[in-house]
Amino acid sequence: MSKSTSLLATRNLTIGYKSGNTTKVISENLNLTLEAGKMVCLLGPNGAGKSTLMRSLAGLQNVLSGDIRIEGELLSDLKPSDLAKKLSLVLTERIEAGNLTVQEVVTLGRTPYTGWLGNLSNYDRERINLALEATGIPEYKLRRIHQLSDGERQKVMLARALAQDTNIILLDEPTAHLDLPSRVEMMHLLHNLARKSNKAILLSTHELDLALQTADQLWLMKQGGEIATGVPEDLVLNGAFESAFAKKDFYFNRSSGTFSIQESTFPLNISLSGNQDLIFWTKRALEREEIGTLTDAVFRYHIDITETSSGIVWQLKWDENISMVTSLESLANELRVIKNAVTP
Ligand SMILES: Nc1ncnc2c1ncn2[C@@H]1O[C@H](COP(=O)(O)OP(=O)(O)OP(=O)(O)O)[C@@H](O)[C@H]1O
Repeated sequence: MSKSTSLLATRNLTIGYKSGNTTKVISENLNLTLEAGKMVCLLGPNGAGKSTLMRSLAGLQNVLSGDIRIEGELLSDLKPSDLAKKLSLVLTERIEAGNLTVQEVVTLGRTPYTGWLGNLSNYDRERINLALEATGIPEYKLRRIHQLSDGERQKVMLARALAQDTNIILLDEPTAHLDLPSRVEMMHLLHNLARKSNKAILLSTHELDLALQTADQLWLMKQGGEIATGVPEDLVLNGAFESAFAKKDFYFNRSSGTFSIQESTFPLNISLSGNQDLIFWTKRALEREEIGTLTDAVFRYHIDITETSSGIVWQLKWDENISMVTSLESLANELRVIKNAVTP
């Protein structure tokens, strides 16, 4: 078995803000490691301290105590020019790149090696082309940054970080402005990059479901700064995932991997049978109507869902009654009437 290589490690790290005599601790006593070849997602509710941690790890913000080691060296001992060869940071803020072309922005990633006025070597050009290819944007090379969509610009910033050729890449909410297919694409791209180039990638995100699917490890930051780490599935099964996002009347559904409104608060509960896809979407539609659903019981109100050659049929049975509908819209309309009748 190959031994994991730790590229970034914190020891008894406390992060936060100091202003005059007041100190605001965001998170304390952190012992975290980022390993080569792994993509780690940093998740947590708003205000938990994800950006503070990212900025601290990237050396943009002083830590309150403890230390951060980058490839074995203390971050505080590294000169900015040396750090830039080891760690790159991609921020979400809109990039003010003026009238620069994609190629020019990606070329800036080589600055730690060439200096501001440095000439590009063949090796530099090779790294720039590889970065453009890895992010799927070589055809945008000559386009100006302001002519790109937010998603395309996000890829350019990732390409610039790749051109910087560091073993560690930190990204603050890299999927923030992207549509769903681009979010999925970005997460898979980052995961593949970590695997293929043996880089350590840490990204903060609010994409819980995508992080659960693609991250090798999660860092779950609770309100108050405590961090639970581990493989996503372990954190789901041991309850850490749910407790990091604990909110009144919300619960985490372990079978679908999604958060829902607490079933016990629903005025009407219905049992469902049918295949899993049909149940999944029916559940979603009914929960929006505040109708709870269960699949491992038969309630007074029961829906059997079947897919026939002419479409999907929802058969609703209660007492001696049977009703059949062919869309979730019609089902919701029927159930709304029943719900109003049973709600005191
Ligand atoms: N410069 C600052 N001085 C003092 N407190 C700050 C400063 N910047 C942020 N904070 C506070 O630190 C806490 C953590 O903020 P941070 O931006 O790190 O959270 P986050 O998890 O990234 O949030 P979000 O998901 O909303 O982006 C918040 O309470 C915030 O108000």
